[in-house]
Amino acid sequence: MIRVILTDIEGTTSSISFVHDVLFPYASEHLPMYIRDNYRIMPAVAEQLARVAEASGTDPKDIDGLIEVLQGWMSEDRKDGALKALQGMVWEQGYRSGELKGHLYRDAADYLQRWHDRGLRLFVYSSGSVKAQKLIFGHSNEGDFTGFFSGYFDTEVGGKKDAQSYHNILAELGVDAGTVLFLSDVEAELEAAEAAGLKTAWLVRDGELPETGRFVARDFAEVDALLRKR
Ligand SMILES: CSCCC(=O)C(=O)COP(=O)(O)O
Ligand SMILES: [Mg+2]
Repeated sequence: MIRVILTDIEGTTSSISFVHDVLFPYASEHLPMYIRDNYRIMPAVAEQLARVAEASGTDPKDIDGLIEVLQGWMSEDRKDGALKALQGMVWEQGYRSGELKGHLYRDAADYLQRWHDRGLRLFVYSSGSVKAQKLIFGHSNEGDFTGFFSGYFDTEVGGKKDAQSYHNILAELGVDAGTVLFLSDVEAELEAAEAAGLKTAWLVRDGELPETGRFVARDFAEVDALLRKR
């Protein structure tokens, strides 16, 4: 029986276009000035820049070079923990000023609330940092959803296409794999979760439905139909 829902964000609870056409351009525009203004006064910024320097082989004192590395990583949509942490800090400014509003599909908002009220425990697993996850759900077009979630996981537990990450999440939650339903729009993530024993549902919000043996849902109402059968 499913007792825990673990959900992805981009392409699952929220549109890919919101992430790629709103969040990423906002980060790309504001990150350079944010870093220049804060790397001397915010240890959290300096710490993430040190990780970028180490991963890229850039001189840690070369701030322009590090910004260039980060812009390159953003254009290739690299799921790097330091980049994601810095993006989250920049987005915080946009959400707080009201310039950004997180996108949540209506059906996702509806069923997240229903599942929470039915006693299911809800968790997020996204490549976006935990800070960024709390921001998108806390400042969404459907209101503040942070009260519905019991916890958040980002790539600090490992990459989403790596089965070990799901084992790490299970260990933190202290639950059996078969009681967890993982929702994602990316098949490789579902395969990794299944390898760790989790149940999965593949969200395919647009386009043709794939021919596959796994459970496919157009929206969260179809996921709910699956939950009621299991
Ligand atoms: C937390 S919103 C920003 C999402 C993000 O930065 C990203 O790379 C999308 O990752 P996901 O694992 O949700 O597909
Ligand atoms: Mg996704």
